Amino acid sequence: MTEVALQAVDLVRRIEGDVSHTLVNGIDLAVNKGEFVAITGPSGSGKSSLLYLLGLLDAPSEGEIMICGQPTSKLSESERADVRLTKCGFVFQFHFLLPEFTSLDNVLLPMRAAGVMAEGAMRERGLALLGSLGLAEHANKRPNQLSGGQRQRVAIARALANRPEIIVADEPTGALDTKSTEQVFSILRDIADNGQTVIVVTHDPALAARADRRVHIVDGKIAEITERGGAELVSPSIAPCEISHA
Ligand SMILES: Nc1ncnc2c1ncn2[C@@H]1O[C@H](COP(=O)(O)OP(=O)(O)OP(=O)(O)O)[C@@H](O)[C@H]1O
Repeated sequence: MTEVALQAVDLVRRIEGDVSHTLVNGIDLAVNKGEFVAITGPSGSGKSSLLYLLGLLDAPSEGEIMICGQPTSKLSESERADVRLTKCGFVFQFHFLLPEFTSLDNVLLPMRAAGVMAEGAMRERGLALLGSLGLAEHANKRPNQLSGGQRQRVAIARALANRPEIIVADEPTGALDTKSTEQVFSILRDIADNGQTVIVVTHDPALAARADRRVHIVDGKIAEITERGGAELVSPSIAPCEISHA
């Protein structure tokens, strides 16, 4: 049975000021467990704003986001932070690794924050994650001793640390060379193929083409949803999966 990992219902994000601005304007989207979704669209169309809502980094003005069936709109800030820490992993264009920490210590940070594993088990998992991303020999190096692609892979290992249901990535290959871009593509594809859910904002058509679905945003709304292989879905706002309200 298909399981929904994340569901957005009529999401709106408005910025109020002298002039009010609607960044996200009524988005409905359900993303299945293990699905790889690419969010595309012109610059300024609201892709990052949508992604931040989906990853609970920002709160919607209207609408609901359910993570693994759990509604999030009425959670307190600390409850939201807890869901973020345990259910979501983040990768950005810039790696945001702590410069004074080694790769391993950076990967251990989310596990330490969650506080559910013993030190030895955390280190074992951190080393295994780094090893799985081809970074075994770089575990004790600091970010300034690594290439851009290696730093981004450490950031991906950190995002995976707490076995999150959903990986949210904003232009993860935007600052990388072709070879590192290819590695990061493959890693994200593998993550989804192994059952975690991946949602990526990208301007890169090659990355979007490797996603299971491409959600094209224009003016804060879904303009088109395309399945891998090119078939455009009939309705832009309905995902082919069951909706869970558990
Ligand atoms: N906090 C804010 N206050 C006012 N306007 C904002 C704010 N955040 C974003 N915007 C505006 O909202 C629109 C959508 O921004 P967003 O970053 O989501 O677009 P994007 O599609 O990710 O763009 P890009 O591809 O260039 O990164 C843009 O016009 C942006 O300038």
